[in-house]
Amino acid sequence: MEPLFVFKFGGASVKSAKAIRNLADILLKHRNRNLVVVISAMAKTTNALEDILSRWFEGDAVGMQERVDELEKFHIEAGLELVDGDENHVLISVIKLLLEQLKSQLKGKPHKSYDFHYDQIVSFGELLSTHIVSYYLNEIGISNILVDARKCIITDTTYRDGIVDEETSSILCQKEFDLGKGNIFITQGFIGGTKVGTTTTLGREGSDYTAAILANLLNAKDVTIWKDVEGVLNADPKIFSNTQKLDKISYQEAIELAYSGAQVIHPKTIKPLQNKGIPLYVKSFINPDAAGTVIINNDNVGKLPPILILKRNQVLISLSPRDFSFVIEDCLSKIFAILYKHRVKVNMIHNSAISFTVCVDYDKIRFERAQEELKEEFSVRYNSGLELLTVRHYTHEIIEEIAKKNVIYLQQRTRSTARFVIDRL
Ligand SMILES: Nc1ncnc2c1ncn2[C@@H]1O[C@H](COP(=O)(O)OP(=O)(O)O)[C@@H](O)[C@H]1O
Ligand SMILES: N[C@@H](CC(=O)OP(=O)(O)O)C(=O)O
Repeated sequence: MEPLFVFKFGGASVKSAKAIRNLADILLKHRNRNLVVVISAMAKTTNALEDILSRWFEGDAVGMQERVDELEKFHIEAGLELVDGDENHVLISVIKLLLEQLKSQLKGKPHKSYDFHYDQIVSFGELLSTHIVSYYLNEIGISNILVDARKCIITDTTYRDGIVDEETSSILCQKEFDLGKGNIFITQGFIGGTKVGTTTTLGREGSDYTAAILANLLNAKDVTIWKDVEGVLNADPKIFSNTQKLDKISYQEAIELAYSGAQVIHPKTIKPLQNKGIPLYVKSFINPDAAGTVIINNDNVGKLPPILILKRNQVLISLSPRDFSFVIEDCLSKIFAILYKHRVKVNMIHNSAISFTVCVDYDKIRFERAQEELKEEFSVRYNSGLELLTVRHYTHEIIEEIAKKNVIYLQQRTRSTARFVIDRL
């Protein structure tokens, strides 16, 4: 049996008709391979859909309609550019049909939880992009099969953070990605479905994770995620200057980077690959022939330079029991149960005798819900708008520099990693 490869194209690589043409050029070079191609929503679409959803919940019908119109215009214009302005092309009808489905979901008032509606609405980003790419590729002679991820990436009902049922998904994926039917498959990243047919999502930026899950379930030879950077760098080039590309890193290092917030890889991506020893390539869709970075099962990848990861939008919460009791195990387990229940993502913790400090990602809805419940037993204080800076393989010069340029709220150091919750001066 010929090997199978998984490609993942993120929002930046499908951000416009021009970008989709570039994606097609890359696929053209690999068209004889068995390929599963995972695609995210066109750039900024997920944010736009989140905005539409918020307005729907707030009852801002006018604002919501304006945003829906913008989304419609954006996708139809991109579609038209790909089919030489042919308004009657099936590609345009398909976009219109999906947009009608989206609009019908937004009729009336929300009747279920925010998280449930989030997944039903926000998933349209990936549905639109994959239909556009699939129909366009067929149009230019790259025949492909469009697989609906909702039918084979089966999750539980944790809306916005679906947990994948690997056993059921494995059986369904073998069926959907049937190499007897064709060799190029297009599918959505980020989205899945429950056993009862409702749509779920796997967490923001979850398309990398979809690619990894599919690679694991289908025993792929390797995975390539195509980015607007030349590979994994030692810092985000949008924030830091003089970055350098890392040619090769271990799964362990990649997990540390992703977990600390390096946007280039989603934190859940590595485990499914590591479990089966599947290499992950991070390559540039702008310069597709360049080597990129390979992430492999190897602890011996040589000495790495200092790697900086900045995670924005952090809240540092300080909790003290209202009865002044010590912060010990039962109290800690209560705190974590509440944070877990509301899916608040914890990044760093620190405790003293009577207070517990936790640095978390700020998500308005989740944070407010958790705060409300925490207040029943704890006095809660917090600082928002902070940043979490992680330095892997740090040097003393770097640490001094950070101390000079920032107010440090909390810091922790191990032999390989230093972490700071900061506010920039
Ligand atoms: N260590 C890093 N190496 C490379 N890129 C990084 C790193 N940390 C953050 N990034 C950012 O990740 C971006 C690519 O990831 P992302 O925006 O999620 O891509 P996509 O949505 O297209 O998959 C880059 O444009 C870069 O700004
Ligand atoms: N579209 C989703 C999923 C995703 O992974 O996107 P990207 O590959 O562009 O990071 C998001 O923006 O969260």
